[in-house]
Amino acid sequence: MRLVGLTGGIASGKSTVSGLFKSAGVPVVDADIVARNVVQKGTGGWKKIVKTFGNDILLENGEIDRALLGQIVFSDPAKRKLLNRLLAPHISFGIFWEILKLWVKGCTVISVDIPLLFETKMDRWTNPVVVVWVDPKTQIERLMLRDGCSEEQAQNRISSQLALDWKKSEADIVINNSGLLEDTKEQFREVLKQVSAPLTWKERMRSRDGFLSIVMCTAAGVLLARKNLV
Ligand SMILES: CC(C)(COP(=O)(O)OP(=O)(O)OC[C@H]1O[C@@H](n2cnc3c(N)ncnc32)[C@H](O)[C@@H]1O)[C@@H](O)C(=O)NCCC(=O)NCCS
Ligand SMILES: Nc1ncnc2c1ncn2[C@@H]1O[C@H](COP(=O)(O)OP(=O)(O)OP(=O)(O)O)[C@@H](O)[C@H]1O
Repeated sequence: MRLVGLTGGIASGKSTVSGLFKSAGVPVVDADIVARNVVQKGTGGWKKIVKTFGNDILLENGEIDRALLGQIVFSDPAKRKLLNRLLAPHISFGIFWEILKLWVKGCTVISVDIPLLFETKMDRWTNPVVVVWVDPKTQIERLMLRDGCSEEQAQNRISSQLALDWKKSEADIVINNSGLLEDTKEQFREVLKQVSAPLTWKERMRSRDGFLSIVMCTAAGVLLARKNLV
């Protein structure tokens, strides 16, 4: 199995690129969706947030007020780190679970879209790492436009992540999403060729069918050895 790490900065275009992966038939595990699911009303993540941030963090229907929680954590690094610590085990498990489900189905190439891939050191488990890069001016403009936030709020969110230029320097593959969507699609075609290249020997062993072959060969070997001993 090949786990393609897809990351970048906030509003750099990860979801746009993960949409291209999906259209090309490559399944995507989206960490933002996992992070949303693990804080739904009544879950372990939800309970931890309510215990830490109080009932004021809830909407009338009992769900987390994401806008309010966002305002709090993106303007206070200590609270953001606390939230990260509370949710990290739930998010990691959720991502692992989604990957496992795709592995059981026999998927051999899976893209995992994780905004904080480097921050959480999950890049250790993915290869190649694709970084969606965008120039700083375009990033802030797109973020303000999409989320309807002020420049200060947008800057706070950007500053809460590792620098996008540093992520770019650590990438195996960079997609420059500063231009038109057509330019991004053009670059993506090359990326797709790279990530769809034949699996290495190790990747084949990690895929469901490779794993089952090892199990069956080992079982056959043990049975033969026992037969010879008798
Ligand atoms: C603070 C919350 C409630 C704000 O919710 P909101 O709906 O406004 O934003 P959303 O979840 O869609 O995230 C949008 C983007 O913000 C960035 N972001 C989210 N959480 C963080 C964080 N803890 N640190 C830095 N950037 C973050 C990511 O680039 C993400 O793609 C929410 O982001 C959250 O629960 N974050 C903590 C969980 C987390 O770490 N998520 C990232 C998955 S790896
Ligand atoms: N090449 C492009 N040209 C114009 N707009 C774009 C382009 N790529 C993305 N956008 C827009 O920029 C915004 C951010 O893109 P997207 O949501 O894909 O980023 P993201 O990295 O997934 O964000 P987040 O970190 O918040 O999840 C969206 O409104 C999207 O429609």
